[in-house]
Amino acid sequence: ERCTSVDKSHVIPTTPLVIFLEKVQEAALQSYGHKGFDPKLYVDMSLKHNLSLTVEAFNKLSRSLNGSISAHDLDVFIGKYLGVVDEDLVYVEPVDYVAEPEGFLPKVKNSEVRTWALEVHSLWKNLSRKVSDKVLEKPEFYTLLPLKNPVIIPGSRFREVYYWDSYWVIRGLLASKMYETAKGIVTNLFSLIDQFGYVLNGSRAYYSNRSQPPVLAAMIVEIYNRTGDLDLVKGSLPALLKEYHFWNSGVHKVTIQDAQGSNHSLSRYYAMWNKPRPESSTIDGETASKLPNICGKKQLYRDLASAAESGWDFSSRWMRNQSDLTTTSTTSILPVDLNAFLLKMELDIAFLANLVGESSIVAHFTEASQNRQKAMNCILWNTEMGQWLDYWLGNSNTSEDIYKWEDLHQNKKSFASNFVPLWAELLNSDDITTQKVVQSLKSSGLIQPAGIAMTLSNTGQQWDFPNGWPPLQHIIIEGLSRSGLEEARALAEDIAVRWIRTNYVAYKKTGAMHEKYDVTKCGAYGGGGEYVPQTGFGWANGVVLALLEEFGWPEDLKIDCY
Ligand SMILES: OC[C@H]1O[C@H](O[C@H]2O[C@H](CO)[C@@H](O)[C@H](O)[C@H]2O)[C@H](O)[C@@H](O)[C@@H]1O
Repeated sequence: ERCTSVDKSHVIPTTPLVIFLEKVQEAALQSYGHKGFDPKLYVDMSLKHNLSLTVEAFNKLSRSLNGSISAHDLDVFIGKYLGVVDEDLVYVEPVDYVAEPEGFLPKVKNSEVRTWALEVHSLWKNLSRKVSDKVLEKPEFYTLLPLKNPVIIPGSRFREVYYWDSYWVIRGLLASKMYETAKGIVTNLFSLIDQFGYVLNGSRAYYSNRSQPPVLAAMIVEIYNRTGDLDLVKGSLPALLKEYHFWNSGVHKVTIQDAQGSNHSLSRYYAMWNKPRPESSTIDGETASKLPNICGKKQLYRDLASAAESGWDFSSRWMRNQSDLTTTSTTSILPVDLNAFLLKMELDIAFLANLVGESSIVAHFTEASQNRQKAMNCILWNTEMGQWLDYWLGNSNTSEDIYKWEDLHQNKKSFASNFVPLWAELLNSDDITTQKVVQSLKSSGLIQPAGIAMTLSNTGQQWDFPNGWPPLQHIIIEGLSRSGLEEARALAEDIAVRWIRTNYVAYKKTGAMHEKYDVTKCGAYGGGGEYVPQTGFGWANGVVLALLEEFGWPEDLKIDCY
């Protein structure tokens, strides 16, 4: 069957090792069954012998009539030929960790909260890793990518560095005064840009077909604000310029004509992949089996991987029919958050370039930010709702691939992402619009007893109601509090208190920090999606520490749920 050219092109091939481990993953599902099965475990395994010998041994395993290998035979094969996970990334004590850093969270006066914050701070030690020498010696035996400096992992099944998670990890490290660790993390990300042209979703070979929300420039700004390190700033610019190009060219770039006939450029998520995600290959295969033809399947695989690129995997936000994952159409959407992140990137690059006297870069990025601001206001802003809205791309009706704006194509549903432009300081000095956005957030239904819900649809997907995720809490809280409006700052503080409380109570109940929380109940962690809830957890820790640093906690404020 012939698919459109775009289905076939824009694919970055994966490695032979990943392809083989996907076969092991498939065999493991057949042999061990669905119960407790995590497909990612298999693509994180390493080789003990070279690949051809291993493949030969795997192909010789005896199979039953339906092609399955007995659980015993597979156990023996894995034990003999494959390395267990965690051998590739080994524990390392962070060089700048001290049990109680000087000047730690000065505004936290309540002793119970202070004790807990110090425990959260101590979790950096649990999550600190470095790439083992074995990976450096034989990279072809591992799916983990070599990185020079120590890393902080999110935790549990996420045994590698993640791109956008790293921003909130760094915010927490800065509150913990761990500047060297923070700098090491961004230097690692530069090396990925050097090699691939963009920061990968995560530091595994199977993540090389996509990125994640672009927040590297924001990391550099935060580190610079604390350390004044101009060498870091200077060294970051070539990487940031390369990353900027990635997001604003080729398949990521979309031209759209507004109602007045002016053309604008905005960006979308677009994974360079049209097969099942290797880390969830068996699951994607099952999802796509509901579709009748190969072209539809390829498009769905791309759209699922693109949802992973957005960081929102998965959500009704990307679906044409919210109860049907096969209708995920991420690449047909101009997302508010991606464009707000890119606007922030433009402003951040201009700020950084100014610090090191690169005036032509300053001029270029200041102009780019003005253009994007204009584009976002023409295409994504909705005055009646007081929100920016995701935009559904219809068919481009000109030969130059230019889409024509139509009011009906704005997605009128309220998502937490609709408020990300607050963080990009899009509203700087415009109090009337800020007020409108604050009212809109207040009446959106997204603010719940324990934080902000991602959407209002309860679909069972993990980026839907009733889940609230740490990055979006922080982005919206910080956006509100930096807007300069008294009412917005008060709302920011109110949400921060709810979020800190729920993290604290869940920690006391379960002994762990969680990747996501159920925002309808104070003290409850989140669920849904394709894997069991994870603990650890890099960005949850970072957000709590950053919020406690900003807002503090008075002596007499109760930390328990009401
Ligand atoms: O294995 C399934 C998916 O897992 C990751 O996504 C989730 O965890 C990440 C790490 O905390 C986080 O960045 C992301 O927002 C979460 O949805 C991974 O990033 C996906 O690519 C992967 O398919």
